[in-house]
Formats: sequence, structure tokens, C-alpha cells
Amino acid sequence: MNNHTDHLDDNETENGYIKIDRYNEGKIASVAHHYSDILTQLGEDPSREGLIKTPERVAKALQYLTHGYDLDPAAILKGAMFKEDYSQMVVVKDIEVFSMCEHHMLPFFGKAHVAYIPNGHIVGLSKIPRIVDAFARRLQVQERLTNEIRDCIQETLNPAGVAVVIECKHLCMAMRGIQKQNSVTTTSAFTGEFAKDKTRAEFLRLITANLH
Ligand SMILES: Nc1nc2c(ncn2[C@@H]2O[C@H](COP(=O)(O)OP(=O)(O)OP(=O)(O)O)[C@@H](O)[C@H]2O)c(=O)[nH]1
Ligand SMILES: [Zn+2]
Repeated sequence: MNNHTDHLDDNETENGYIKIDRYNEGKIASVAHHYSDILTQLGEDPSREGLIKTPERVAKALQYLTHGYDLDPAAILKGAMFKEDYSQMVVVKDIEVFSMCEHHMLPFFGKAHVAYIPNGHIVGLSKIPRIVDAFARRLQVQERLTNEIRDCIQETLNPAGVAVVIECKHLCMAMRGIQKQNSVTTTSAFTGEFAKDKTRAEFLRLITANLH
């Protein structure tokens, strides 16, 4: 666990999960207070009807969008590891990603494709998207998000290899700045068997194939 758990009361974490509908009221009030000032700085009137609850809504939204700090991805994986004699590639593709760039605090979003080759243990399938979310719901850069997912699976499950490819659009490049609406950034990270051209090519074929 990292040291951001003061978002929450003790006992709210179990196997890396939190109840994200429970907010730390003190922190929400403090963030909301700052957002009221920000609205004023932007030339708005925070007391007008449509904006009265906006600072609180923004504070809650931000807490949700960063709730990954309160999750322990390794604990999530460990919660559903099963001994199994299966040593072929397991691929979970097209996992929706929503994250926020740490430079502008604007969203980046797209898809993650994750594979591993078991080495005695498999993991509950849903845990792969769960750890993608646990790392994505933080302030991120796409490269670190990619590496963190890879490292968590490698270190926790000790598979024969891990592969992660993420494709995202960054709103900081679309609605401001360079204003490129259609550019997509692809990042990748591999360990073990995926260093071999043949294994990596098989993974890339599987994530681009339209099998279903
Ligand atoms: N490598 C990487 N860069 C990112 C990511 N998200 C945003 N950025 C970039 O972070 C950089 C910050 O650059 P700066 O020059 O400090 O900020 P800026 O003046 O707002 O830059 P512009 O976006 O070019 O207007 C920009 O080039 C963004 O495109 C990411 O996930 N990975
Ligand atoms: Zn950005």
C-alpha cells in the first residue's frame, strides 16, 4: 500500500478493494473550498444556482478519478491466484482505460491489452482489468502506467512472461495545446518470453485479430 490511504477510514480496504462510494468528508470539503475559489478566479459566480454544488461535485469526481491510490494492485492479484497446469499465453484485450495525465490533469483514455504466460499459477481473469484500473485511476503518464501493470503482474504472479500494450488518446493533445484530435499514443512493455520475437508476434497477432 502507498501512503495515500488517508483518503479513507481504516478497515475500508480488504484485498486491495475499497468502497469508493464512501468519501472522506473532511477532504471533500477542503478540495471543494479550493474549487469555489477557482471558479471565482475563472470569472464565475460560485453562488449562482447551477454552480452551488459544483465544487463538491468536482471534489467527489476527483476523488473517484484518483481512487487508485487507495488500492493495492498486488493484493488484488493475490486474492485470486490459482495453481493450474496451463502454460499457454492468456490474453485479455480491449480493456477500457480511463486515466488522467499528471501534467494537465486532463483525461487520457483508450484500451489496454494484457497477456501473461502462466508458470504454475493462473489469476482470476477479472483481476487483470482490476489492476489496470487500480493504476489508471491515478495521475499518470502512459509509459509509467504501462510499466506498472507489467511489473505488478511479473512480481506477483511470477509468470514466464508478461506483455502490456496500451493505446490512448490524450485530451491535453486534442482540446488544447497541439490540438490533434485523432492521434493515438501506443506504449508497450514486455518481460520474459515476450522478449522473443515469435512470442511477441503471437501476442500482437492475437490483440489485432478479430476473433469474436
Ligand atoms: N510522455 C508522455 N507525455 C505526456 C503524457 N501526457 C501528457 N504528456 C505531455 O507532457 C508534456 C508537458 O510538456 P510541457 O511543455 O511542460 O507542457 P505544455 O506547455 O502544456 O505542452 P503542450 O501540450 O505542448 O502545450 C506535453 O508534451 C504533453 O503532451 C504521457 O502520458 N506521456
Ligand atoms: Zn497532459
